[in-house]
Amino acid sequence: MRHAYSVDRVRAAERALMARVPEGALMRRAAAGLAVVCGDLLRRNGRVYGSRVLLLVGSGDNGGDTLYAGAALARRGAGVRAVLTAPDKAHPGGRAALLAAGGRVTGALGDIGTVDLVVDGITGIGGRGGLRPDAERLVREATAGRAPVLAVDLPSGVEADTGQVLGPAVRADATVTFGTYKPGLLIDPAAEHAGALHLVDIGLGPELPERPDLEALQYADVAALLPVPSGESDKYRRGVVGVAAGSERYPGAAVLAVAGALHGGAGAVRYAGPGADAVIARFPETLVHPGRPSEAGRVQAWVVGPGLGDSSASATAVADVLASDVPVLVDADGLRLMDADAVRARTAPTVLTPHAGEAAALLGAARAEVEAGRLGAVRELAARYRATVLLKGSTTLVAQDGDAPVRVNPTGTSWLATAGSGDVLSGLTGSLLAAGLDPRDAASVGAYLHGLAARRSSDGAPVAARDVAEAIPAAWRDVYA
Ligand SMILES: NC(=O)C1=CN([C@@H]2O[C@H](COP(=O)(O)OP(=O)(O)OC[C@H]3O[C@@H](n4cnc5c(N)ncnc54)[C@H](OP(=O)(O)O)[C@@H]3O)[C@@H](O)[C@H]2O)[C@@H](O)CC1
Ligand SMILES: [K+]
Repeated sequence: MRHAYSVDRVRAAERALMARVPEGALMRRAAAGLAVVCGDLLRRNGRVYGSRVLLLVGSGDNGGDTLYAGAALARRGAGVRAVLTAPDKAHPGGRAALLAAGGRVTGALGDIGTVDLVVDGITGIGGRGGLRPDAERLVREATAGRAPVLAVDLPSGVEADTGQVLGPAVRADATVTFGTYKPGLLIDPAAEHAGALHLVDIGLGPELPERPDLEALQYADVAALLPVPSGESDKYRRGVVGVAAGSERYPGAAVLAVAGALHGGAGAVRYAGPGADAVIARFPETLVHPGRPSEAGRVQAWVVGPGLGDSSASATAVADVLASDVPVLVDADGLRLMDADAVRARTAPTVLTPHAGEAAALLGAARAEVEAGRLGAVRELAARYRATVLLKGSTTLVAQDGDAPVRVNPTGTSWLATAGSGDVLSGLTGSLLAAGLDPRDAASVGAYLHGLAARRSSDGAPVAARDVAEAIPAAWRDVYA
């Protein structure tokens, strides 16, 4: 599991640790780790000795880390030049160390044509509100060449706590972060600025609270959560997932949701609605019922919403499913048709799976607002609807009403922005719910497998939703291996 902590909690942990270690030790550890990654990057295209490194140095400790790392590189024979955004405020110890190691400190950028590496140490967790105009100009000019850009702790200009990007910000090829990930490194749009992530251990771990603000499942976490049938399982014990999706106008949504559901670990899929013929033609293993969900037979979880359209029968299907006493996943048209009070009144879990546009409608906000502030939006939705909310997007987030950490999905791919892929995710996640996963696990495991399936079936080319569904077993095997 990858964990991320908010700035306040990082600072509190830092204070506790500082009280136990010699002065300056943390910055030395951070700088040493940073210098190692700088060295690795330089060696990729040559060597450290004789290379040219440009440091962009702000007025806080982020600049201090950068200056000390620059000193280490200068001692190894690199030509290191630091441009200070505020010469009178730059970290005095770091500045002295760089000069003593033979590095140079300048106010002007000079020639960047020969630079091999740009290190961004303008702001870290102390930065607010996008880069200021002077810093922005410096970054624009310094990163115009071909040299890779390495950000220190965070790309300067992004919001550490929310993943928002409120103004101009550094676009890095890689980021070296200290002690723990920060939410902004894992959530778009900020995460897109960070590039490859390197975490440097500075001994902060024992000082951090047990519960992070954000967590990202890794292979092993997902493998441990996958529902695997025991020797005594039969199809009913493995769980039956009900799918209420599709309409005369959109029968394909029913087929795709069922395709996802068939691969999610439930023992059987029951389909209720007007797409029964289309479903059975494609998937004869499905139990179909052409009428309302409440008359379709017993299930352990329902998926409702994909392709329902706007008919009165669709509204009935949503109300029917919400009145059941099993976990329910509501997606797409279901999110529009559902009665908010009925959702809040449910005693069994509810999972809502909006994309940014649907989330905006549920919150009464603009879509752009949701996209810019995804973490706040998903938390707000979970609290307002007393539900588990999976907010789809380039970094899919899962939040639960209460104080559990928000989960961020690391397997997304932009190829998933394709018609019908959400229907597959709904079916898959509903199937995991029926198999007995708790709603937060079902949603985050569903998103993980779905992203992996898309990557596998895409392999760099466009994919159709059907391909994603078909690749779920391969993704499952990947995780399990
Ligand atoms: N926590 C830890 O465990 C450890 C932390 N460590 C390191 O310390 C870093 C945090 O250092 P920090 O607190 O000094 O803040 P930092 O990010 O350098 O920036 C603050 C300065 O930037 C300025 N500034 C602000 N906004 C700006 C903007 N938009 N555009 C331009 N400038 C802006 C603002 O200046 P002022 O307002 O004074 O003009 C302010 O003084 C952390 O990220 C990590 O690298 C490690 O050494 C080891 C352990
Ligand atoms: K930085």
